[in-house]
Amino acid sequence: MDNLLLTAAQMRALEQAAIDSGVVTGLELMERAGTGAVDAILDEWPDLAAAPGRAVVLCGPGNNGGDGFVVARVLVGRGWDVEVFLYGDAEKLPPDARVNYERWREVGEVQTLTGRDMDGRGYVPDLTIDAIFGTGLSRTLSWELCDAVKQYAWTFTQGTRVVALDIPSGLSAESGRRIPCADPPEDRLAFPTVSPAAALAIDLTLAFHAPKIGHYLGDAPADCGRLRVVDIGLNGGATDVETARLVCGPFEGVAKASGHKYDHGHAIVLTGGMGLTGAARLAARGALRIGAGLVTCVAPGPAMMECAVQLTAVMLRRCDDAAALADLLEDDRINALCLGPGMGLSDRAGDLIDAALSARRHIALDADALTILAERDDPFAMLHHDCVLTPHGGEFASLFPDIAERLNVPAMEGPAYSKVDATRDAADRAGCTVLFKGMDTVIADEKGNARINAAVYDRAAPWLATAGAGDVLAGIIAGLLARGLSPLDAASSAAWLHVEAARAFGPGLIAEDLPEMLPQVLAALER
Ligand SMILES: NC(=O)C1=CN([C@@H]2O[C@H](COP(=O)(O)OP(=O)(O)OC[C@H]3O[C@@H](n4cnc5c(N)ncnc54)[C@H](O)[C@@H]3O)[C@@H](O)[C@H]2O)[C@@H](O)CC1
Ligand SMILES: [K+]
Repeated sequence: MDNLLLTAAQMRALEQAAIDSGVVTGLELMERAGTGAVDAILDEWPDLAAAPGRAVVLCGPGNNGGDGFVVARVLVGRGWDVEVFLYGDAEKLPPDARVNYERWREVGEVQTLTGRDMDGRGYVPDLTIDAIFGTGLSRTLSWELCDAVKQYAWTFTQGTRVVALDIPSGLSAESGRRIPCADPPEDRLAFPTVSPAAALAIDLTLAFHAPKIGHYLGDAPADCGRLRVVDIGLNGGATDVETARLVCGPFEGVAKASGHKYDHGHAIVLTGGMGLTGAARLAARGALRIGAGLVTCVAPGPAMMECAVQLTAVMLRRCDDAAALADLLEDDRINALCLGPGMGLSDRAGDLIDAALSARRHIALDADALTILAERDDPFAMLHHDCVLTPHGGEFASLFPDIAERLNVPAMEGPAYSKVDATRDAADRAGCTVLFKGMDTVIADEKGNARINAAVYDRAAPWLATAGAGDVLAGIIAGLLARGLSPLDAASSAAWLHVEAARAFGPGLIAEDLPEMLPQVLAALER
């Protein structure tokens, strides 16, 4: 249950393949993009469809600008007043954009997009179209452009609808992050530069053919407004190399479970010491609610009573040290473990991790387990294909400092290094599945598969930022591992279910609520 996301290069290859096959020309695709965009805009805002208004179209030097010229012409055809501004040299427009520039010139003027020209319009447009850059943005933005767009935005976009064609100008279609603007000249140092993607306060982004990876990562969800896909009649999304998929539901068999409890595995969750068992108990509850047949909290002696008074359906076993854990794991019906939540950073915890990893079961490693690993000379020496690491940003940076650093450097040129790239590189190094948390959670395995579970746009779940939510996620992963899902499917499904549980509960959510919402989320999947 997932959708293919494209990189800019894959989108170009798809277009080129369609053009080369002779079924469509680039000009036809551009016409479909522009007319499709106008249809989507008027569908989005019926008041704009009811009475033609005034629009400003900001065009750039590539084919995204070409789409802008089509939109301008189509709007005029529908009775709108339209002003067009161009950033760049009309003589240097690529061929299809140039044709549409000429067609527009038969209808109206093209003004230069500079700060000075943006003053004194004398009216506020009903609609602003951002067609400056699409998937071809490839280097730092000039200060002049950023300044012109900022001045325009501050003066004219208050209270008007702003629509980005394909992707907000200034965002990388790969990383979803804002490409930096050049520094201002000496005499303008007091005026901060702002990315056009942010300055324009975009209400609606119209992605052509398919969403790009960058639409779901980094700054994009904040900068895109709403995201809609405009069909331009290209068939399918097949590409030679799959880069990432969007998780749109849990994977095969998560909702439907039948058979004996022992058919659904036995997950164990290791607790911390006395006073530190809450996180593990939350994880255990998540594992049980997602359908592991049996779930046992495994606690050291002093923490037994604390766990006993809190647990009912979740079972409890005493385990004081690594030797005891190794004994426990002689039972091969125990097929999944959750390690880390509330576990502490003691030597004992480190020994337990080693015992668990040596036993070669499916293991979700979270929180303290990740911190312990990160402090080792070779954090990944004992990891294997059946492990899932669930770092948040800080834990990721401790485990993979060089990858995190590369991710944090803003892209100055070429395709940006994205969170998908970073997670895939991390999974390759760790030799197992890595779930890199965030609103744009990325899950990758050591074979190079990558998925994004995005809690953004109409799946936003801000309440999920609550203490203990991550512990429940680790538990859900362990529960799905116990049920026999692959590490990649277990982590992806858990991330999706976790967000759905939060959305089903809504404001006021605390971590305890997450496992209790799972039955409702699962029941909805059966319908
Ligand atoms: N190729 C096609 O047939 C179609 C393309 N489409 C549109 O075309 C877009 C991609 O077109 P392009 O590949 O021409 O890319 P863009 O339109 O995004 O821009 C590329 C141009 O901008 C320049 N550029 C890149 N970064 C710059 C910077 N920082 N400062 C100044 N100039 C910079 C490049 O040198 C190039 O001239 C898509 O996003 C989509 O909107 C759609 O019309 C559908 C059909
Ligand atoms: K754009």
